[in-house]
Amino acid sequence: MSSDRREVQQETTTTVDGNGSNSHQMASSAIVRATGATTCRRLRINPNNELRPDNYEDLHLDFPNPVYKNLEKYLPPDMLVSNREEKVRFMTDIMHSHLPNGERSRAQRHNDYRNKIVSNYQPLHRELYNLVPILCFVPSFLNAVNDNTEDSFRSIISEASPGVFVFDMLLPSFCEMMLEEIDNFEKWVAETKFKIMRPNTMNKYGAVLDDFGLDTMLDKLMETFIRPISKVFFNDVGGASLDSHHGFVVEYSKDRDVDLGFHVDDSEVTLNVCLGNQFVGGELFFRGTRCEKHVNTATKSDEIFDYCHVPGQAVLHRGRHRHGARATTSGHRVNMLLWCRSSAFRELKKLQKDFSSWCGECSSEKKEEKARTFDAIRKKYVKAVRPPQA
Ligand SMILES: O=C(O)CCC(=O)C(=O)O
Ligand SMILES: [Fe+2]
Repeated sequence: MSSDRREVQQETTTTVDGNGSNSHQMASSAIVRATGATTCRRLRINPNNELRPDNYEDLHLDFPNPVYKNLEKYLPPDMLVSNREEKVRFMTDIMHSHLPNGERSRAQRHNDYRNKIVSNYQPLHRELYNLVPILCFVPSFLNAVNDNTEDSFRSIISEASPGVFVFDMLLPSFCEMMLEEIDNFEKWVAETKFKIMRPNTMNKYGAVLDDFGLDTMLDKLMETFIRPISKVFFNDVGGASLDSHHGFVVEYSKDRDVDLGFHVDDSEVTLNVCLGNQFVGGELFFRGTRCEKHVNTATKSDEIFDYCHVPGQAVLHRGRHRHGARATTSGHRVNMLLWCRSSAFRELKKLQKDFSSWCGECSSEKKEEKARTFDAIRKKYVKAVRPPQA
């Protein structure tokens, strides 16, 4: 079925949910609850903002590294002199104890699953597992991020359509290494008959990069490279406070997934980079950004945008930007995706109803409301100044 027909037939937009992603989402909300229960756990009530948190990313973690970094500010003073392993154990116990039963065992199962993979799978390119910027990125991208100004980002990024940012990002040699690593992983999966979880509810092929050891590298990618850019272009959806991610690859060809239906991502900001190979088709189609309430409202003509993938080139968009991928009609296409989330934005969102800064429909409703108010005032004013009839 072509994605065109799918978009029309399938009138509703699907929210794609990542398998491993839920544990991250849960971890982000757990920190709120954990810090709320500070007194009984001997955590501080107020954060110690003077503290320079330890770096935990080289340790084996049940929750994302940024969660530990944030929670460390609440550790009691006697705990701060402990070594990193003890602090991690203490914080992990707190977070697990605040998860509802079902979630706790889910998180535990997912953790066991990851441990099993990481302790058995032999990586092909170990250099991929620790982000070395000059081995990954094209010089223009590196320079722009080093400068870290809106001007420097604008000099390399083009806004192909409102809210869709495109830029050259990955070196061909890095793409090649990633493709080989994914191949190697898939081979290991086939040989060992290991049952892996697929990236999300809509992809039957592809792999979760976080599950086979690339989580630390992707943390760095988000914190050092994607968050500064998102702070400039997606501040209205928590771009400055991205603190967890779900990283995966999707694969398309005649004998794998062919296309991807119309959906929104479970992310605030999505990075989508094409790794290659030779392929025809596979264009991304965008149809405007919507909040939950308006996700199935009609597309306006200026929201229609199609993008052709180019190996090494990245597309950055809000997770709520409705999109899908057309059929890859020949060859093999592999893309790397990083769904970046902000726990702070998700908490704030629960208290809000108006998302007119990024939802196309909220924005139209607000404009119409303004026009109606203006019209009512104008009518009242005209009536008031009209001279009495003779
Ligand atoms: O195939 C693509 O490039 C799009 C993938 C995507 O949108 C997703 O996995 O959420
Ligand atoms: Fe998507």
